[in-house]
Parts: sequence; C-alpha cells; structure tokens
Amino acid sequence: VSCAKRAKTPNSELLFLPFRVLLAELEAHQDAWPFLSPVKLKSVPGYRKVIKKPMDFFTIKEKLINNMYLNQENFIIDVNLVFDNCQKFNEDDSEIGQAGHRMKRFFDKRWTELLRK
Ligand SMILES: Cc1ncccc1N[C@@H](C)c1cnc2ccsc2c1
Repeated sequence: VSCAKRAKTPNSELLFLPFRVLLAELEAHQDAWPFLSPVKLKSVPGYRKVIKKPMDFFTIKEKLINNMYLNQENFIIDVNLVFDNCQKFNEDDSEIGQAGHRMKRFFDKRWTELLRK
C-alpha cells in the first residue's frame, strides 16, 4: 500500500510500537486465518456489494509500516472494521463468524491491558 510517505520521526516509530506488537499478536492467533489477507472480491460472491470498506491484518500492517496512521484512533477503527465486516457478512455460528468473535474478544482484552499499563 503506497501512500504519501510521512516524515519518519523517531518518536512515531516508538509511538506505534505497541500497535505493531498488538498486530503481531493478532496475526499469530490461531483464529486469525480468515483475516490475514484481503478477501478476494472475485472469489467471494456478494462480498464487494455488502462490505463497503474491506479491511484485513495485512493491509493494517502495510499502513502501520508506511506511517499512514496519524493517531491511535485510526488504527483502532481499522481493526474494528475487520471484525464488523466479519459480523456483517458471516453468520455468527459459521466457522469464520466464530473466528471473528474470538478474535474481537482477544483484541479487546489485549487493547485494554495495553492501555491500563
Ligand atoms: C473474513 C472473510 N469474510 C467473509 C468471507 C471470507 C473471508 N475471509 C477470506 C480470507 C476467506 C476466503 N475464502 C474462504 C474459504 C473458506 S474460509 C475462507 C476465508
């Protein structure tokens, strides 16, 4: 994902370190498999029509690396977009739907632990 390269100020690296750690934990989670890369719009009928803003962990990592998150809020919004899209498109009792709920619970827990420290 290329975008306007922002000046890489040292503190921005430090500032976003917790997000990179948190994202690495999400990617390593056993239930992360449906969310690791963008949904192939051609191979999932209806996805393009239903989901207005697709998002996935790989895209989030690219945006982090390219300094495209100007604040914490935008990072959280993208992570929650992954889970909201999942709940919108997948039945709660489906394989992917269940994985999405487990990943969201895991993220919410780690995010509050990160903030509380
Ligand atoms: C997150 C999500 N929501 C709705 C549809 C797909 C997906 N994930 C993609 C990777 C995907 C695409 N294809 C398959 C086939 C079996 S699981 C799986 C997962």
